[in-house]
This record gives sequence, structure tokens and C-alpha cells, in this order.
Amino acid sequence: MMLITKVYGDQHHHQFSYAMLAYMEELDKLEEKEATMIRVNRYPKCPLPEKCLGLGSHSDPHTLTILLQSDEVGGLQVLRPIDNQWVGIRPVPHSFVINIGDTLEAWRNGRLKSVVHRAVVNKEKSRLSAAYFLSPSSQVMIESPPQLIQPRSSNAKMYKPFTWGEFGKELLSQKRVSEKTALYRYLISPYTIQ
Ligand SMILES: O=C(O)CCC(=O)C(=O)O
Ligand SMILES: [Fe+2]
Repeated sequence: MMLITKVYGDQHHHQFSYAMLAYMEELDKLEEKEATMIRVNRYPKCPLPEKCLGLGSHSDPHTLTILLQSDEVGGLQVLRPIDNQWVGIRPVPHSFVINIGDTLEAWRNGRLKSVVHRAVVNKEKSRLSAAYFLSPSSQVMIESPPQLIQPRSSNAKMYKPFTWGEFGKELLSQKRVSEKTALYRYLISPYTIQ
């Protein structure tokens, strides 16, 4: 997410810009209009917000999510990896939150990370958000380009190649989780030995 690029500083920001350029070049492969979808989330106000969640913690499995949240009511939180704390993403009027999905993480060989996030509710106001999920076509193989892989180093190949179609089936076999989606099932372990 954009917030995380700020927290991680220039290095991560650079990775993000570079990946976005590469993404544009591969758009035919990485974005399939038929598979792309929009989800609108409505979170009613809740008398006991500390006892419920609007949307449980998850990572988005797709490539990218473009999220619009209502201007006045916050509720989106990300799990900050450095200290495992939930951090609120304050809505910025007329802006989108860009969320990196698991498929993009796998394609960039872990140089960009999908982020675990959730939505909380509050007592005073209901909230709306709309998420636009970009997906590759179901037959496309998600595999990191060779220039991102250096065998026997910390940049060794992290994930076994998979198709979005296959990944979708893995997701269906998984209950809502408290961490990342099925991506870990493709992790090459230990990925430094290749
Ligand atoms: O409502 C939000 O801010 C988060 C929505 C979300 O994470 C999702 O739809 O996947
Ligand atoms: Fe999400």
C-alpha cells in the first residue's frame, strides 16, 4: 500500500515505481478485463466496535487493488510488518489507496509485498468503500522475470509459478484467514537453496 511505501522510504518507493513501469509493459498479460471486478463494501455502524470487524484480516490475492474509501469515515487498517501493529489509513479526499496483491508479489519475486489489512467499524457512522481488483487472465503463468532472480542469494526464486486460475482454486479451498492468502502454498522452501 502507499502508506507502506512511505514507511519504508525511498528504496521501496523506487521498487514500486519500477514495478509499475514493468507492469504497464506486461499489461496484456497481467490484466484481464473479463476477470477484473469491483466490490462495494458497506459497513453499518456498530454498537460494540471493539467486539466486531467490518472485514477480517486478509491480503488481496489479485495483482493490484484500487480502493476508494469514503472521505470522512476511516476504517481501513494495515498490519505493519516491522512491528506487527495495526495502522489506520486515514482517507485522503479525492485519492485512492493502491494495494499490492499476492499475484504481484509473486511476479516481482517478493520485491513488493502484499499487505495484510482489515476494516474496522465504529459507533457513529456507517462507511462505504469500493475496491477495484485487477486480475490476470486465468491461463497466464505468474512467474518472476529472470532478471529478478539470482540463484543461491537472497534474491533466489521465491515462488513456484502458478496460473491465476489455479490460484483461484487454492483460494476457494481456504477459509478466511488471519494472514496472507494461499500464496505461501507456492513458496519455494527454503527459497535460498537453488
Ligand atoms: O473497506 C476497506 O477499506 C477495505 C476493503 C478491502 O480490503 C477489500 O475489499 O478487499
Ligand atoms: Fe482487501
